[in-house]
Amino acid sequence: MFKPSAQTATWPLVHRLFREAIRPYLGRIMLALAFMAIAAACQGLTAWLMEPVVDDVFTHGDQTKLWWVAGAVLATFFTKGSAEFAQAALMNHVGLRTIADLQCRLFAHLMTLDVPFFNVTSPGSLVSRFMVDISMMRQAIASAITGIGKDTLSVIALVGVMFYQDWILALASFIVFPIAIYPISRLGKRMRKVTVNTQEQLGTLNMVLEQSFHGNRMVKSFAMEDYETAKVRTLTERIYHLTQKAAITRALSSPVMETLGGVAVAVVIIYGGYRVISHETTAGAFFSFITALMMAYRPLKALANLNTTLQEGLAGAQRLFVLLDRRAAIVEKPDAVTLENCRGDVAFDHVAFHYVPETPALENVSIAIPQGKTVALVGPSGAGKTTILNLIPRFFDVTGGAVRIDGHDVRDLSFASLRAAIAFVSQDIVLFDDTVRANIAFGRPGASEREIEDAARHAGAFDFIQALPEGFETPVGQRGMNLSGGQRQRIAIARAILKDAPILLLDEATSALDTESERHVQGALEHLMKNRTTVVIAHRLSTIVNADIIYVINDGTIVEQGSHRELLAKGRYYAGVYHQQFSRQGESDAMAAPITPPIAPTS
Ligand SMILES: Nc1ncnc2c1ncn2[C@@H]1O[C@H](COP(=O)(O)OP(=O)(O)OP(=O)(O)O)[C@@H](O)[C@H]1O
Repeated sequence: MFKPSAQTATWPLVHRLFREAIRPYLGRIMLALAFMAIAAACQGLTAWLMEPVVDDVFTHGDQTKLWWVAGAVLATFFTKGSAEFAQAALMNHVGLRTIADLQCRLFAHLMTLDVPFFNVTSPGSLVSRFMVDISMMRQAIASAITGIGKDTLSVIALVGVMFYQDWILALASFIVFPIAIYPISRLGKRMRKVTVNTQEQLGTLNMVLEQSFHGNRMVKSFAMEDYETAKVRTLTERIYHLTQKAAITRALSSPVMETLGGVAVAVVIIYGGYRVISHETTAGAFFSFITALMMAYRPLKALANLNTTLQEGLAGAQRLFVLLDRRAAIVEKPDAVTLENCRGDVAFDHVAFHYVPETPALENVSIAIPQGKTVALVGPSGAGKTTILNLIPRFFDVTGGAVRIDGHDVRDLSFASLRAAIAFVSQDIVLFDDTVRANIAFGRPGASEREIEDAARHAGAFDFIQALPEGFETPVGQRGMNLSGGQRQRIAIARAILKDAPILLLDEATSALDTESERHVQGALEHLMKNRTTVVIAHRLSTIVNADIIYVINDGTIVEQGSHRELLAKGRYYAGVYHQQFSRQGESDAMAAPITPPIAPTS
């Protein structure tokens, strides 16, 4: 799990948010601000109009003014409503576009990150960046701009009216507001802390939910429903407390602002009332003043709340930027070579590798696989077979020596050309929740109908696909759950056949398939391996026997190599495994039986 960095200062975050998310929409924002200015001016006008209402209409009984003022009020309200509509439409557009841009940018960036990153980052926490953090940012961006624009402009207009009517009174009433700044900023800081915690917990909840749903069969078979429920309950409780704390923090700005507002109005009534009584000002001017003050109160309160909303959004931005700043360790060189017309010669040249420093996973591994040949890797669990496979497409980078394809160090090649030359069929088949056709065509989106069907035919999958309710258009379900294990494997093989890459990496499935499925899969694999350089983690004896060269791996090193016959003749580890597991079985059984060699002692 990665943690947000220390990049927490408000202004750098706001600045970056502006630069990266808001600036492209500056034109629309300026337009929205113009509408906000119109709306704000209308507010000021409304307050100002109270003076002629009271002084001319009520006090002096001027009937003409009555119609004139009523008309002006109507026009002011209409203009204000229209301007508010225009600014809301524009700001919504900006907010929604920013969120869509950020989501796309984040996804595209995540796609550039490497396998080690995805190994340590839970999908749930990544999903919560898209759903929770970005939507909080949208809210913050929209409220910040509207707040800063509309509310600030309204306050300026109304305060202008107040100063116009009675500047001494205006000064007196505004003395109280700076006092509000300290508690409000304290609340904002607290809000940000609570929000960061809440978002982290939401990420964990996402992860737990995903794992429980995904591993639902496991949960059921181990009767762990209560355990999982308790885990989710603890998390939701934690989130409840944090959200509650956030709501209270947000609401706390109300009593602060209400009290200060009350103080301001009371001061104005006492001092202003005294001035009207002593004829230093008119009742109309006083009424206009107090209307402006009351009207200014709402935008002022919104501005006070704005800090908390802004802090929530900044918490989201902070987490998002940490992710956007994350750089893959495995990157393409700026002058990467494009691998053209790949022959498929693969070589490991004294390769060393570790996942964790000081704990070597591979040491001094040298393997040569000439074009079109098949190399089988056998060895006990944890020996390093999958690690060897993962180094070829650069899912990880070697820590010593080199992996070469057609003589090029894989680190010198462009990702696109390197990975285009490799087809990978892993043990845990990944099917997407889409149709059979889309799953086969994954990796070659432009493939023709004919090519897809041929691939399915060669993978021994055509007949069962045709028998599915909607044939090639049948949805495979979540992770291919609508298909059997053998069917999933054949779809994955068809996908690799369609890709038609010169190098095939194959992690043979150990899951027990029935003999019928096994035969189908076996046939499909044989077709797939034909004329390709194949590196296979072999579990079936037939694969091993037919391999051009077998490498026995143990503890991250090659302990034996040679053909099946040569290794049998040597009479060492491989021969021991073979005799232990297969010699007692008839050859036909043995061809399909999985091979799981015991740990071979390194001499
Ligand atoms: N992502 C990882 N982080 C840390 N260590 C790892 C990681 N993946 C594998 N290892 C360790 O590296 C060693 C080799 O693992 P690898 O998966 O290559 O073995 P394997 O021979 O393919 O085993 P199996 O036949 O069980 O799949 C093991 O000790 C394993 O614990």
